[in-house]
Amino acid sequence: MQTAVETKTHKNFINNEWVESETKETIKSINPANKSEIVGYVQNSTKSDLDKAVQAAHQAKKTWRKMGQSARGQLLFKAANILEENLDVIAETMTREMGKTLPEAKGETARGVAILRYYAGEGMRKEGDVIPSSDKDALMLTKRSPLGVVGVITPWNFPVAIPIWKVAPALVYGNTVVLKPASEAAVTAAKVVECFEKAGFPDGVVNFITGSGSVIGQALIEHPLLNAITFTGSETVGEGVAKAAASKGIKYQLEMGGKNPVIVARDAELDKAVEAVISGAFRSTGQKCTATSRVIVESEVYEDFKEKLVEATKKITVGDGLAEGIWMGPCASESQFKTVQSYIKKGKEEGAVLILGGEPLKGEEFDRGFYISPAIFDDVKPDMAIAQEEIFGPVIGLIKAANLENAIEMANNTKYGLSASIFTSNIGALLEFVDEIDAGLVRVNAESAGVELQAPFGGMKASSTGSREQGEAAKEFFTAIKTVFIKA
Ligand SMILES: NC(=O)C1=CN([C@@H]2O[C@H](COP(=O)(O)OP(=O)(O)OC[C@H]3O[C@@H](n4cnc5c(N)ncnc54)[C@H](OP(=O)(O)O)[C@@H]3O)[C@@H](O)[C@H]2O)C=CC1
Ligand SMILES: O=C(O)CCC(=O)C(=O)O
Repeated sequence: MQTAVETKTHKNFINNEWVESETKETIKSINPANKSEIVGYVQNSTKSDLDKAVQAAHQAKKTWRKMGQSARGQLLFKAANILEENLDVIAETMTREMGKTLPEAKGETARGVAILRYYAGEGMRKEGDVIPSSDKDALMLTKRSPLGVVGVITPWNFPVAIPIWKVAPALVYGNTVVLKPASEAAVTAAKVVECFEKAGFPDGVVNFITGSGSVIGQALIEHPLLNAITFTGSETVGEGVAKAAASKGIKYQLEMGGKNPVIVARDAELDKAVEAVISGAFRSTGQKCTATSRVIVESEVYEDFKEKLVEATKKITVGDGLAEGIWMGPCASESQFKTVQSYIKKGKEEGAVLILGGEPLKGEEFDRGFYISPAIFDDVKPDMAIAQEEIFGPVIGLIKAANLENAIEMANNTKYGLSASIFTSNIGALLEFVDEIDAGLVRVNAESAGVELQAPFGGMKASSTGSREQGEAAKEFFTAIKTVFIKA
C-alpha cells in the first residue's frame, strides 16, 4: 500500500524562500485512515510571519503587473508541467492527509494541472474590449487591471484543486498572492507550492503561510495591504471574511456550503438515478460542497428507488483510501467524524428512520481511523436539521414528494443554493426545474457534484457571494475594469 511520500517539515514560502516561523513551532498533520501516522509538519506561524508574506506580495505587485499577461501565462505552463511530473506523490500525500481515495486524489491533481493550463492559456487572450465612442475621433476601450495582493484561504476537502483554481487566475491576471491553506491539508498544499517555486516565479509573487485559521487567517483578512480576498470554507468563517473585507472596502469572494438536492421524478431512469446519487453523496465521503444530501423522490417511485439505493449502497467498500478496491475513505478529521455522528443522532431524535449505515466502523483496521458507514435516512421531513444543515459527510436524507411542483418547492426550501439535480425523461419537467430551482449549478440526469474548470462555479443564496469562480468568470473577480477614452 505505501509509499513514495517522505514525512518532513514544510516551511512557509515567503519572497521566494522557504522559511521557518519565528515561533520555531510546527503543527503535525495526521492520516485520518490511521491517526498514529504523521504525514508531515507545517509551521505554526505568527502575525509577524504573515506580515512578512503580505509585505513581500505588496513589494512584488508592480513588477509582476508590468511583466505582462503573456509572460505570466508561460510561468503557469511551467508550473502545470511540474505538477504533472509530481502527480503521483502529491496525490498520495492528499490521500494520506485527508482520506479521499487514491483514484480520486489522482483525478483532483490532474484537474489541478488542467486548471493551470487553462489559465496559462489566458495569457494569450484579450485583456479588454474596444467600445465605440459617441465621439467619432476618439478611441474608447476597456482594460483589465489586477487588484494587487490577493489573500487566498482554502479548505481541506480539495487541497489541490481549490488553491489552484484561485491562485492560477489571480496570477495570470497580474495579482500577487498569499495562500493560507487549511491546516488539515497543509502538507499537500505545501507540495503544490513547491511546483510554483520550481517554475521560477519572481520574488514575492507566490507566498504561502500555514498556521491556525483564527490567527493567520484572521490576520490575513485584516491586513491593511490586502487588496482582495477569496475564501472557500464554512459559513461562520465566511461571514467574518465578508465583514473584514467590507470594512476595508476591498473585493471579496466567498464559496461556502450546500444542501444539494436530487429530485427523482416518476419518469426517471431509476438505475441511473441510483448510480448518480451514490456517487454524488458518498464520493470523497460526502465532503464536497456539491455533495448530494437530500434526495426528493416522487411518491409513485419512492419505494422502488429506496430499495435500489439501499442495495447499491451496501456494496460500497470503506477503508484506507490507499488500498486497492476501496471506494470510500474515512472522514477527513476527528472533528468531521464527530459532526457526522452528531447528525446521525439528531436525525434519529427528530424522527427520521435510519435504514442503513451511519455506524462508526469497528475492528483493528477501522479503530485507528475515522471511519463511518454510508448512511441513508428514510422518512425525512423538509424542516428537520438533517434536511436543512450541511453535514459534510456520507449521509442521505430521503424525502417523499407528492408531485414535481412539491419536489421543487422542497428542493428550494433551504438557505443554500449551490447545486441541484433532477432525474427525469420528461422535457417539460426538466425545463420547469431549470427555471424554478434556486441553484448556481443546475444538473439534469447527472449527479449534483461535478464541476468543470472551464465553466462558472458558484451558488445562490447563502452558498456564495454571487460572484463565480473558474472559467472566464474568474476574470470578473480577479480584475478591475478601466474604461479608457483616448483622443488625439
Ligand atoms: N464549501 C466547502 O467546500 C467547505 C465547507 N466546509 C464546511 O465547514 C465546516 C467546518 O470545516 P472547517 O475546516 O472547520 O472550515 P473553516 O471555514 O473553519 O476553514 C476553512 C479555512 O478557513 C480558515 N479559517 C478558520 N478560521 C478562520 C478565521 N477566523 N479567519 C480566517 N480564516 C479562518 C481555516 O484555517 P484552519 O484550517 O487553520 O482552521 C481554513 O483554511 C465543514 O463541516 C463544512 O460544513 C468546510 C470546508 C470546505
Ligand atoms: O465538486 C467539486 O468538484 C468541487 C466542490 C467544491 O468546490 C467544494 O466542495 O469545496
